[in-house]
Amino acid sequence: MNSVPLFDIKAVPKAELHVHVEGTLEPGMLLDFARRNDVAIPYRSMNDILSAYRFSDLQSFLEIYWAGLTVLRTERDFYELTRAYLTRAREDNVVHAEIYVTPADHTERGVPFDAVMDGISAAYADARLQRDITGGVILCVRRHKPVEEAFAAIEAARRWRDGVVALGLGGPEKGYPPGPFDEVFARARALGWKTTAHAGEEGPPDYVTEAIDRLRVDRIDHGVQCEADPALMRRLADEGTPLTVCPLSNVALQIFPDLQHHNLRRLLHAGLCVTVNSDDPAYFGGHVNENFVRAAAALGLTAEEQLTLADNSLKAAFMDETRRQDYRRVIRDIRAPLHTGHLHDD
Ligand SMILES: Nc1ncnc2[nH]cnc12
Ligand SMILES: [Zn+2]
Repeated sequence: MNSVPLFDIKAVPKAELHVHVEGTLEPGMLLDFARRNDVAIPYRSMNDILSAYRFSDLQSFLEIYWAGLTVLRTERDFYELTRAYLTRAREDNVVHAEIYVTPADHTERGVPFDAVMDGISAAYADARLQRDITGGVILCVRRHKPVEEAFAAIEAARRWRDGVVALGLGGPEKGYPPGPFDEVFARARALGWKTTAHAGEEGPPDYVTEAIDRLRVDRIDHGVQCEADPALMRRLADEGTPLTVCPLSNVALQIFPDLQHHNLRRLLHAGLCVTVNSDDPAYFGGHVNENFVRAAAALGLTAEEQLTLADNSLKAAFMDETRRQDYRRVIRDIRAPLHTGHLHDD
C-alpha cells in the first residue's frame, strides 16, 4: 500500500494576478527581438544573459530589466510576447491572467502607446478564443516619476477600456511612498477602474498602510513586509485585502535569504488572502506553478493550503463573476476527496 498524495497543482485552475509582461521576455526572445529590430544590447549569447541575471535588490534587477525591454519596439513584438506568455500560463492551468504593462517605459523610447496596447489586446483576443483564458492589462504607472505622467497614461489608455482591468503602481519602492499618487488613483476609481499597488516588497509596512488609506487600492502587490506591523497584519486579515505574493521573485531580489525563510505560510495562517504569482518569470526562474511547487516543497505546504492559495487567486481576480464561480466549484470538487481520504493512492 502506497500513501503518496496524488496532488498536482497543474490540475488546479488559478488566476495569475501579478506578472509584468516585460518580465516574461525570455532570453531567446530578447536576442531574437534585438536582431529583428536592430537594437544594440550588452549580450551576445544566452550565457551572457543568464550570467547577468544575478540581483542583490529591486534596483539592481530593474536596471537589467529596463535594459532588456528596449528590444520591444513594435505592435508585433507586444503581440508575440503576450501570446507566448498566455500560451505558457495556460499550460499551468491559469484560466485568468492580469498582466502589468508600463507604457511609459516604452513611449519614452519613441514606441507609440497604440503599438503597446494594440499588440497586447490582440493577443488577449486570440487567447480568449483559442485557449479560453481571460484577463487584461493592469496599467502600470511609475512611482519614481511625476504624477503628471500617470494622469496622462490613464487618459491615453481609456481607448482600450475593455482591455484594461485596473490601474497599478510599480517601480523602485524605497524612497517612493505611494501617497503622492492619491489623486491619480482617485481618477482611476472615478472611471470605474479597479486598483492595485506594489507596496511592502522591500519598502516598509507603512507603504502598505498608505496604499490602502490614500490610494484605496483593491489589492496589494507583494505586501510581505506587513509582518513587521502586527496591527497591519490583523487589518489585512479583517478587511480581506488580497496580497499578490511572488515567492521566487522575493528570493531572487534577496528579500528573503531562501524559500524556507519566506513568510507566505505564516501570512496564510494569519488569515490573509494570499495568492501566488510569478512577477517576472523570465528573470526569476519560474512561472506560477513553479512558484507553487518550490514554495510548497520549501515550506511544507499541504494540498489543502495550495488549494486555498489557488482559490484566493480566483477570489481576488478582477474577473467575470460566473467564470469565477465555475472555477471555484472545480477547486471545491478537487478539495472534497481530501476530507474523505480518497486522495491517497491506496
Ligand atoms: N518586482 C517589481 N517591483 C516593482 N516594479 C517592478 N517592475 C517589474 N517587476 C517589479
Ligand atoms: Zn511586480
